Amino acid sequence: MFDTTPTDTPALSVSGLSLSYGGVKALEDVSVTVPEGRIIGLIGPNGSGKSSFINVISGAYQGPYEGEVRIGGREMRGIPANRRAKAGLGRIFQGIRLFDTLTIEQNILLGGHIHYGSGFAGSILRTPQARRELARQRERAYEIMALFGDRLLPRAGQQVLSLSYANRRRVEIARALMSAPELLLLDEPMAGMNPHETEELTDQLRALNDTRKISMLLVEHKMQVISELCDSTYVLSSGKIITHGPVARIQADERVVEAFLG
Ligand SMILES: Nc1ncnc2c1ncn2[C@@H]1O[C@H](COP(=O)(O)OP(=O)(O)OP(=O)(O)O)[C@@H](O)[C@H]1O
Repeated sequence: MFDTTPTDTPALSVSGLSLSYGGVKALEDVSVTVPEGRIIGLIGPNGSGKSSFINVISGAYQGPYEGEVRIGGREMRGIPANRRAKAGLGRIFQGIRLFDTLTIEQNILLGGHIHYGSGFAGSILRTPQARRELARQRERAYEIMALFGDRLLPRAGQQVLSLSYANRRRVEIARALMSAPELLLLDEPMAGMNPHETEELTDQLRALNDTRKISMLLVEHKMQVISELCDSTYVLSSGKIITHGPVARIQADERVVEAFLG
C-alpha cells in the first residue's frame, strides 16, 4: 500500500525562502531540508515566522515569495493547497479542523477523496465501481484507526463533537494519513494534550515514521517531544534560521537561548 523505496530526493527542500507582509519581513533566506524518511523539527519564539513558513509549504499562503519549495523534488510554486496532497503532502493544522457533526469514520474517509477514481458523479449515482471504491476506502480507514490502538476504533461511529481534544487530534492525523502522504507537516500536534497523551502520540508518530517511512516536519513547543522524535532541528528567530542540528547541541547554543529569552 505504501511505497517505501528509498531515493536521494529529499521529502522537502526549501531554499532561499523570503517573504514580507507589506513592509514586515516575515522570512528571510530560509533554507530547510527534510531528507526522506526523517523527522525534522522547527522551533522558534512567537512571531519568528513558523506559521508563515508552514503556510508557504502547504500552499495556504498564496502571496508572492522568493525562493523555492520542492516536495518530493517537485516545485510547488503556483500549485494550490488542495492539489499538494497529490504531490505527497499531508498537513495537520494548529487549530483542529474537523466536521463536528460527522462521525470519526466519515471524517477520516474525507481524507481519502483524492484517490477516488469514479469521481463525484459515480458516488452520487452509487455505481458498482463507486461502491467498490468506498469499500476499499473504508477498509483503509479502519486500518489507519487501528494505528491509534483502542482510541478511535471503538468510537468509529460517534460524532466528532463528542470526542476529547486528544482524540480529535488523532482523527485529524488519521484523516491526513488517508491520502498516503510521503511528508507530514505537523503544526503543534501536541498542543493542549496532557503528558500521558503527549507521550502516547509521540510513540505513535515514531511508529508511523518507522513502519511507513513517512517523513515529517514537526513544529512543536514541547522540547521533550522534539528531542525524542527529531533527527535534527532548525531554529527560526525573527524570520531567519539561526542554527540547526541535533537537539542537545541546539539547546546549548547561546544564540538559541537568547532568541527564546529575548
Ligand atoms: N497576515 C499578516 N500580515 C502582516 N503581518 C503578518 C501576517 N502574518 C504574520 N505577520 C507577521 O509576520 C511575522 C511572522 O509571523 P508568524 O505568524 O509566521 O510567526 P510564528 O512563529 O508562527 O508565530 P506564533 O508562534 O505566534 O504563531 C510576525 O512579525 C507577524 O506579526
